[in-house]
Amino acid sequence: MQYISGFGNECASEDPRCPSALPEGQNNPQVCPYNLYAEQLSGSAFTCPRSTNKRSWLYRILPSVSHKPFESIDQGHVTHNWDEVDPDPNQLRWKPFEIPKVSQKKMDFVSGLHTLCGAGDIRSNNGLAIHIFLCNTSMEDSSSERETSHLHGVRQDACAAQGDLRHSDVFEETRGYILEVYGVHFELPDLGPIGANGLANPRDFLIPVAWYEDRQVPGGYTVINKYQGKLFAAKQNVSPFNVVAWHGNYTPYKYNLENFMVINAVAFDHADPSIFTVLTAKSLRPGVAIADFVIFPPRWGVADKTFRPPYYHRNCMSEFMGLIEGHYEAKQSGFLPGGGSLHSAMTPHGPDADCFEKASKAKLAPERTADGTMAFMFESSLSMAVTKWGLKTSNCLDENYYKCWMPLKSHFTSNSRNPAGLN
Ligand SMILES: O=C(O)Cc1cc(O)ccc1O
Ligand SMILES: [Fe+2]
Repeated sequence: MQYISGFGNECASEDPRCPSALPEGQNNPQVCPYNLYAEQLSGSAFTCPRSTNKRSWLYRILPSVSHKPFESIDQGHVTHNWDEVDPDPNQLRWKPFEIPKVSQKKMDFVSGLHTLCGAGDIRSNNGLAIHIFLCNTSMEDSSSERETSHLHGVRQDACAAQGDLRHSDVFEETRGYILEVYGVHFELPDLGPIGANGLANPRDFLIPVAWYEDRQVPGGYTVINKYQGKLFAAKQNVSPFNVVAWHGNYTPYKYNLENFMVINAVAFDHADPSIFTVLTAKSLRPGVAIADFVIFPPRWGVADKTFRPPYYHRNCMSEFMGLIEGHYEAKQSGFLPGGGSLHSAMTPHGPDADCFEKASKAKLAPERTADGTMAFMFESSLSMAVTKWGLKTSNCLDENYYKCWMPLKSHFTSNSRNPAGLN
């Protein structure tokens, strides 16, 4: 599999089986090279400023419109109804979401989608949804695979599928987290005084090159479409992966989280987790995100005279956290790979009692934090609601989560400011 490197670039790609498939000097020749159809895919309004304008030109064997009508299909556990259950202001945590055994229930990428929480309105393009996918079988002749090319993601790859592209299949037993933002695109965060380099570097984002198949599908190829939050399917006679060449800046991409250049406090105090932002989907309010994608990668902890784990806090933003592997620094147990937690707007949270006791007494030598761990957070300015699947059907809600803070005890010494003799 081949990729072009760079974030948000204007790229051009041709399947090597059809050299010079891209028209020269224009987008719409009367007849395209190789008799292909030209199709523009617009990811922004035509009139968006150049810096935010996104579109690609696809040169394909048949245009996307060559399909029979879409019909509604079983919605499974996909929803965008944020009123399924009453609001719950508690700290929520989920045990690892279980992937069903293929012998019990076949689940592909679409039937394996489970909406966990979200907020906002899909029709007005303002909001987000967090889905968990749990699958044990591939989609075969139905797509969601990548329409223009192969994008191959493994364990620590964050993959971005643009909403309007036919996208990704999943093979074998797979579990993952999906952050869907309505109506906005992810950007690299501004770096301010950090300078021109650091955090997620643009060249580590990889865009798959053009690849096509010219394949008739006897029984019809099923294209599944998530439209206004609901699932629909349509049949077509040919594989939709028939884009021979494309150019533009509206593409899928992937990013290996291990490439993140971590910045952290090297003198004292605990910096806010915004220093770990990989990508941000901005709202119209300056500095306020529909969703930030933040990671907590392995790094050195060196801060002097500091309580090094995350501080206790209440946040007007909502924090969904997941764990890809390892142990999260604020909770050595209970928060497990493949599980999740939600601390929605203003829900108090922080290190569990065990972590507080240990970190308050720890000798502050330089220490590796989170080796072998990759935790992440989807942080949103919207107050997220949980679905019925999340609260009940999944059977993964950890009813005992609150107990991790119950042993916290008062250490208040009203008659002595510094009993431990610390500076
Ligand atoms: O709640 C969490 O664990 C995420 C988090 C981590 C951190 O280092 C500071 C603030 C914060 O919300
Ligand atoms: Fe937090």
